[in-house]
Amino acid sequence: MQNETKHVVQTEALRKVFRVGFWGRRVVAVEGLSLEVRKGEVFGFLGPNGAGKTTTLKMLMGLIYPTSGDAQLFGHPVGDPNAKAKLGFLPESPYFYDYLTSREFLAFYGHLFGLWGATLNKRVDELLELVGMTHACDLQLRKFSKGMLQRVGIAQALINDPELVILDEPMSGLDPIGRKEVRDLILRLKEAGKTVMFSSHILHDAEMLCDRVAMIMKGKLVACGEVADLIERGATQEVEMVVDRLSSGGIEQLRSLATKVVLHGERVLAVLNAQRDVDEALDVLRANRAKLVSLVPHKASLEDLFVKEAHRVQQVGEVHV
Ligand SMILES: Nc1ncnc2c1ncn2[C@@H]1O[C@H](COP(=O)(O)OP(=O)(O)OP(=O)(O)O)[C@@H](O)[C@H]1O
Repeated sequence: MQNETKHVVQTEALRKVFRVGFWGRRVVAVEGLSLEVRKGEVFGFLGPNGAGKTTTLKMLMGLIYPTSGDAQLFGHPVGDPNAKAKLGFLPESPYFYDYLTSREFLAFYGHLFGLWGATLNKRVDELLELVGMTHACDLQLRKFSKGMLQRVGIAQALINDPELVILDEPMSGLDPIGRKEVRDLILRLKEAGKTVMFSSHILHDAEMLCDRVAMIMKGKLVACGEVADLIERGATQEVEMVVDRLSSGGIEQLRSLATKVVLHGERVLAVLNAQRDVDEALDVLRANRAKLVSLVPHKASLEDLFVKEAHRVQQVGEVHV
């Protein structure tokens, strides 16, 4: 697994089993997880609640130990000081010392990395600037909004100028403006040559940001690859047809062709699956002298694949890539 240049993160058959309760019931949080994060990419680690994202990231951070399997950062075992020195981390629920200002907070973390004096001050100023918090640098953190705190949290993760930044749910709980600010920040990190791995269940954000994504469900990898390829894989051939002035007989004919028909007064919305069904539906409209308002192919998104896989996992109870 030595591949310093290409793979910044590499896991092989990573597994984590928790023991819970008095009887030590086993909870398999992560199962057989093998994936790679490449240098310089923004990598989205996606999955529904309880899928095993935080557990995986904690294993990569060396905060908990895998039950079995292997994980390496920069070709070093997790926990190796050489890897840790190049690593920055934002946990899912970071703890902020309320009565510190953002400048003091960052200085505190800078001290932990051995930064002092003018070097530390310069680094803190740069980071406050990067996350757009210079104006609030002397404000106590208890007066910050969630979005401002998240930006300071990201600045904290960058204090040691890491090559790899791991962010656990960085957009969670933010309003659309806060989410955009964090997205822009992640893109700035990429531009600066950093590798960013972040977990999220907000697929839209991942779609806009990521070079590649991995999806996990019930602890197992269900998909991994470039965003465009995965969107293609999840794409349906659905077409949405909107029609006016269709007779009740025509509506019945449309029902037999469409996967879904919704009526809004005079207007009919039908979802059709195959090109053949679309052609037949158009024949129905012509025969009924109805008015076609629109015919729009469904725009595929990561959500389609997510929903497809979630369905499959539910039905099969087992997941395979
Ligand atoms: N310390 C723990 N002890 C016991 N079970 C745990 C522990 N941590 C996590 N789990 C269980 O492991 C599974 C995966 O949890 P994890 O927090 O990794 O999921 P997640 O994908 O990060 O979810 P979320 O998006 O809700 O944070 C869940 O079933 C969770 O209850």
